[in-house]
Amino acid sequence: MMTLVIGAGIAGLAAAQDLTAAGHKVRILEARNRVGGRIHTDRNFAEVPVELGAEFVHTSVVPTWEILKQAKIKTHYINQQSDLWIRLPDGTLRTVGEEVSFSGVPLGWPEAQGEESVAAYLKRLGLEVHRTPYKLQEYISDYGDPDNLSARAALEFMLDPTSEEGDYRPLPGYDRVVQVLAEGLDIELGAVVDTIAWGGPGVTVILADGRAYSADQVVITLPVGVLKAGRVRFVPELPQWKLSAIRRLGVATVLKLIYRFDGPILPKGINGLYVCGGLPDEWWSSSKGQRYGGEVMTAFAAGEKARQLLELGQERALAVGLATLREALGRPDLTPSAQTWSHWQDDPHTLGAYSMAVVGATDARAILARPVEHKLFWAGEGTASNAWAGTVHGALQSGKRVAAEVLSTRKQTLALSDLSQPAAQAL
Ligand SMILES: Cc1cc2nc3c(=O)[nH]c(=O)nc-3n(C[C@H](O)[C@H](O)[C@H](O)COP(=O)(O)OP(=O)(O)OC[C@H]3O[C@@H](n4cnc5c(N)ncnc54)[C@H](O)[C@@H]3O)c2cc1C
Repeated sequence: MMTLVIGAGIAGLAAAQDLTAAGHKVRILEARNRVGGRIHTDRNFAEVPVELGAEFVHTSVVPTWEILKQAKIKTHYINQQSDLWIRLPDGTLRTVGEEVSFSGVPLGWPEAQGEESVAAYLKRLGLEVHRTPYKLQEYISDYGDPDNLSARAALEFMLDPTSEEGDYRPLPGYDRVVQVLAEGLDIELGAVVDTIAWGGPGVTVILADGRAYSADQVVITLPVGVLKAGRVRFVPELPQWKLSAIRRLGVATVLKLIYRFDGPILPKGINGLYVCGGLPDEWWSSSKGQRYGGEVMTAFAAGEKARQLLELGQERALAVGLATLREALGRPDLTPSAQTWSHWQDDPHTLGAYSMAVVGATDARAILARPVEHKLFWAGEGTASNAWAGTVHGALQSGKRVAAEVLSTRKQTLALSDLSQPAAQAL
């Protein structure tokens, strides 16, 4: 039984590990010349690893945690209530816990029904974004665009019990998690998939350079941005229900501005800073917990704020970000020794940051996850639940889910062929 896995991000690696462990023959086809996809650690920018993609493990009860434990990967813990500052519009600095509610969901929130946006829902309740519980603020910060975000999908995130805890940053770099998962797998790098032909008895995958591979089934972990852009051709075309899910899902625009300073910036014990009204508004230290004399500060923007900064171009966006940080900390002298930005908008193998459940697409991720004719199986963060999508643990879990699906389909096929044996003999 041969399975081709498309994409060596965390979802593809997790799927391949579980299938290989169950005795399947698996080959991963990966377009880039590295594994990890949207987990990408830069080791040249500073003396400490710097994350251009995923940076935090959210909560300690998610599957990523198993890998951290197994590989003894140390983490730096961030308590969102006490370790983060919020800078209020009047310039006051408080801890987030002093200013923001960490309890449950807003009053009446479970009544969110039908398809309406987070912004419309909050307006109906008479709530301002910064007056809602932290989890919702976090959700809005991650995606931006509250006018487009589905309120029901946000509710699923808020009610998920695993999103209660703080954040952990893997100290040796997030790519250590990727290395653990990639160990022992058959991965072909630089293999850009162009066409997936699934009309025959099996599946044939044709690469951009013309090489072709055949398999009994494929596991597709292509990012939603890549699927939406039609970068990979399906022959015959995918069924309408699948195309509709891909069309309806959104993709978030996200930008990181990253600065290296030769001395400390935030006091000990403070890991980040939320600047009310700032461009960008979210800041954190990417080097706390390391033995390092300097400090790497990362600013994060999503949605409209990210688009504004992207339009300015790298140099001006970095200058605007630095001005925000200087003002927020009251330190006009702050000068970085290096600076860069990271976004995934025009990366041809991602085309956007992560999937987004916009209004009218609350069910789209679940539909994207469904197999097509027991030949095309689907994983990747965009197929995770609305509570876990757009994260490493969502992608990892989707890889495990899809491996179980492939294995159970195989079992059913074997059982059916066993059943047909006596009948065939009787004939
Ligand atoms: C800026 C940013 C910050 C983030 N921060 C966090 C965070 O702090 N915590 C968190 O949990 N999550 C975070 N995430 C989300 C997390 O990184 C992703 O959800 C997760 O890594 C996605 O994994 P995946 O396997 O689904 O997709 P990917 O990692 O994108 O893997 C898909 C793979 O498919 C490959 N591919 C694409 N096209 C082709 C093709 N034609 N042929 C062959 N291969 C192809 C790609 O190269 C890629 O390797 C962040 C994401 C971004 C962009």
